[in-house]
Amino acid sequence: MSTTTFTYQFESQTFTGNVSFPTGVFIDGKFSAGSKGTTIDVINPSTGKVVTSIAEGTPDDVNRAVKAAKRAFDESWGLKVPGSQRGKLLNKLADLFEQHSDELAALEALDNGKTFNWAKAADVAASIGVLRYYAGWADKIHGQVIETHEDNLAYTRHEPFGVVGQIIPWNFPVMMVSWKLGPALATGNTVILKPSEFTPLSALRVCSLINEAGFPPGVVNVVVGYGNTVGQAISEHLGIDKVAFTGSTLVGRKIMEAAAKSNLKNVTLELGGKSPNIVLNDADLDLAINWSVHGIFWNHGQTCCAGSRIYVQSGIYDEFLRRFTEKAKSLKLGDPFAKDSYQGPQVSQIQFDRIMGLVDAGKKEGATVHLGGERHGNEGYWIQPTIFTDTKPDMRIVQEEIFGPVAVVIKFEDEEDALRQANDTLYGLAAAVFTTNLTKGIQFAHKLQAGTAWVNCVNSLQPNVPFGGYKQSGVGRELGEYALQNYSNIKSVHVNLGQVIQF
Ligand SMILES: NC(=O)C1=CN([C@@H]2O[C@H](COP(=O)(O)OP(=O)(O)OC[C@H]3O[C@@H](n4cnc5c(N)ncnc54)[C@H](O)[C@@H]3O)[C@@H](O)[C@H]2O)C=CC1
Ligand code: BAL
Repeated sequence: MSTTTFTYQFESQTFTGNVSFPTGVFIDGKFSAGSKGTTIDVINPSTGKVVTSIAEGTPDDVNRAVKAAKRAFDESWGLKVPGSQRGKLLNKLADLFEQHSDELAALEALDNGKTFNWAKAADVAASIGVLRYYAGWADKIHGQVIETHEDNLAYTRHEPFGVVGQIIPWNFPVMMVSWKLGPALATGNTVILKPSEFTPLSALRVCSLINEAGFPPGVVNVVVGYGNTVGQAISEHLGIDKVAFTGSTLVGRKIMEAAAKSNLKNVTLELGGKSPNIVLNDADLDLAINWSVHGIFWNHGQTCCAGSRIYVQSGIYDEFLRRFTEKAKSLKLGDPFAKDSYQGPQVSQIQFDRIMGLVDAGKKEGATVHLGGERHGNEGYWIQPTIFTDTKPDMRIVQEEIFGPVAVVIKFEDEEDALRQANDTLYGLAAAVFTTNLTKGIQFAHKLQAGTAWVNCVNSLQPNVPFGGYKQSGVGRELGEYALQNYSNIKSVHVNLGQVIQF
């Protein structure tokens, strides 16, 4: 099979237009069929029907991509290219994202099922911000001169690793492209990116934008394929010096194991979460309810930092639950391309089954289904916004990441007890507290065991603020200046200015 072109006519309330771009494995600036000539079906989760088929990448394609990335690193990228030039290209890529933001948002809505409006306003807009942020860093990467003694000049250099592998999930397809490419390219690495097999369209569209921006061939290579083939090949490849992953804790563990068993490549992981959201008696209720609804139902609950465990203090519990439920009921489930839709379908049959399995577990374990708990509609992968009450701390729905529109609302009396329950999880990605007492809010933020603590908001992610997990939610930080460390090797240089060694 040779390179194919994906063509689709969108006609909807939010986007109308013809989108057409080449697909295939993208290696050395060119598209081609995968080495086996096989394909992967891309499904529209709103209907469960096939939208198109794209080339399936293979471990042989990963080998080819590594060769191209290594050559690009040695000849036309890395420290061969001034940071200002790397920044210029990243800015150009951001401009192209902006120019094509409708198209990128439409592709997200098509194969992920998120709404066009949110995809454009949040995912694509945030991606542009992240690319611009790292473009700004590209010529500001520097080490330190370290004073030792008069006869020694000691300094550090922040050097790129070389070829880095990046494996990303399906919940924020284009945003994860930007989180991964931004810091890796700013610091001078070349990349093999593996998008999720469920949501490859926006990443494949980005490949043409990479060429248009003027990145030398081989700097960015994109191989769509399955986790146990392409993902595994990246994790264990001897020619790859670092792997960055976003996805489940289960797969994060496998990646770390493969890295350890191969070349001990540097590993960063952004994994799952079961984030607590604590609402105190003195909270501004309107604010707390709106943010809490957004915290769990935005992106259909498929957010690693979703506020899925909502702890509400007894004095406001009844009113919170009543108004939280009303708000959840008012969320419009519908066509991701409709103007007023808030929630679309879950991404895949697998995720639908996984979420409904956990909902059933909640029912069987004796929790009360306060709202929802059933599928929505007759086709595709839609699930009603669901609220459980009367839970117990050891129930699966309280402990496990559901990654769907399912909240557990838990009453508490005592603040110390809320804190203890909030921290009673193997995860530590994010946590939130709602209170009008800012001193108390900050005290909670300091005691919550999470990489991000929000006071009076949730899901706030900024390009210049680091994000990542405590405990089994991850290793390393993305975003902000800290993410540059994920992609830099630090070299210490000592220059002897006259010290003589005597024997
Ligand atoms: N932290 C986050 O943002 C995400 C968390 N998840 C969690 O993971 C659960 C399962 O979702 P999945 O799609 O199965 O996530 P996953 O962790 O399997 O998939 C994420 C990426 O890893 C790749 N992958 C899978 N197996 C691999 C392997 N052995 N080696 C290397 N790469 C591999 C996949 O192809 C995909 O590109 C969700 O229900 C959710 O709880 C899923 C996606 C994103
Ligand atoms: N994985 C990055 C953002 C999120 O899922 O919340």
